[in-house]
Amino acid sequence: MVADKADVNANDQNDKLDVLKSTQKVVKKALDKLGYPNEVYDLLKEPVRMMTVRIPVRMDDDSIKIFTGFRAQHNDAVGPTKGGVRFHPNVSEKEVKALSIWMSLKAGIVDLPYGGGKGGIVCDPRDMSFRELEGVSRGYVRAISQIVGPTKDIPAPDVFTNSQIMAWMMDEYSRIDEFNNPGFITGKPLVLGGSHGRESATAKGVTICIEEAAKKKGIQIEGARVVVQGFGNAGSFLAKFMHDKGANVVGISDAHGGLHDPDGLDIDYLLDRRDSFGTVTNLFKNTITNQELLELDCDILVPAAIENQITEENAGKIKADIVVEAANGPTTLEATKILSDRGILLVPDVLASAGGVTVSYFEWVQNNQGYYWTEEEVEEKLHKVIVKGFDNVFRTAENRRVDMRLAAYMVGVRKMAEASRFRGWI
Ligand SMILES: NC(=O)C1=CN([C@@H]2O[C@H](COP(=O)(O)OP(=O)(O)OC[C@H]3O[C@@H](n4cnc5c(N)ncnc54)[C@H](O)[C@@H]3O)[C@@H](O)[C@H]2O)C=CC1
Ligand SMILES: O=C(O)CCC(=O)C(=O)O
Repeated sequence: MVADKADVNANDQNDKLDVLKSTQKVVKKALDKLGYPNEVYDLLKEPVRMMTVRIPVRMDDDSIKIFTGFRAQHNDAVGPTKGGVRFHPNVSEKEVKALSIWMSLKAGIVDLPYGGGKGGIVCDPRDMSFRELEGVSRGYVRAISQIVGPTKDIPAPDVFTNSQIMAWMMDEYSRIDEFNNPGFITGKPLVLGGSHGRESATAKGVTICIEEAAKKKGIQIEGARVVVQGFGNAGSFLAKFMHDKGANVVGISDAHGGLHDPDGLDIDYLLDRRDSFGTVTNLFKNTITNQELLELDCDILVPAAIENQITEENAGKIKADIVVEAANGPTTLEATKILSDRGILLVPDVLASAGGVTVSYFEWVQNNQGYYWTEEEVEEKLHKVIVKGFDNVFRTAENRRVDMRLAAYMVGVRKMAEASRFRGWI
């Protein structure tokens, strides 16, 4: 039977948006460039462990709803796996697997003693009460408790999860373990052993990457025009940091749309009005679409929301000189090539968003030693780690004549490949 041309095109399009397939492609390229044999790719192309769980929760109307959750542990040769938990209606097994591989790469780039893990629950927290969210959070921990723990796999926040959810999860794990165990999870409230600086760490890391990229491009942050897609944990703190450094934040957005003002938006006002899910544009009339936002005239563009936002359809229309990926997976491989060929400096997700896991690591270290650092100490350590990661990736891109994403994968994959080899796995 001959496949219909329309079907072939649709499959081709689906493949391009398949974050797991795209990630595997670049992991393979990176390993080939580094001269590793195929067995290494065979090990690293999928998580070593993937758990699917069903979580029954009694809802406020007294019905029982069964939620589906996942936890992927990509590679634990270097150390315990680590990575956030996402609550979102579009969570899928493939997405969680890809996210766990990205976590391994982040840990490699910023040289943390971890492999990558990631979790997700298919749900929409925007439509759930506090009590229902607590039920899902505690149920998830009970369901995955056998494979997680402070020396096995350490969860953290991600899209639509926050320090309150981390607190419930930590409490549930501590009950199962029968002792207070703050090192089970990071991103906790300060009073439960959280670290100073974790809440804003992802945006701090992105800010440091923007500063380093701007130096390479000869752009002054003061007066630079910045556009940020997403106004949640990563995007809103970033907009604030850029605004405080004298940049002109000319566009921001959330899931409902975007706001644009060529003279600069009032970021403090928007921060004050946004809700806990990073929504603010619903309060305004003259909004633009997220696609229009990405194509705005600006110097620095920061996708800080979801995957597959910059594709081959719009990459040619991006006007920024620098694109820094605060979100995981916002740019497809085809778009990466278009941006790189156009001379746009792309700082890839696995480097740009590594500030969050870095401060999560600091939180875990502080929990393990029972001695807590000041905000200044955290910031200073984070700055050193991210600058070093940026330099390594930038130098690799230049020396090996590859784009920044491939360079980041080459830097990120090496440690887990070596650790897996020393352990005699491959
Ligand atoms: N929170 C963290 O520590 C880290 C987050 N990231 C990544 O940063 C990105 C954002 O995460 P957070 O800020 O934590 O999430 P969040 O839940 O705090 O905020 C998400 C933001 O994205 C917006 N959004 C959701 N769907 C959208 C859509 N279809 N179009 C446009 N905007 C949409 C929401 O309205 C909200 O403003 C994600 O890709 C996440 O994986 C990466 C590293 C660490
Ligand atoms: O803080 C962490 O451990 C993980 C953060 C995370 O999920 C991410 O970087 O995507």
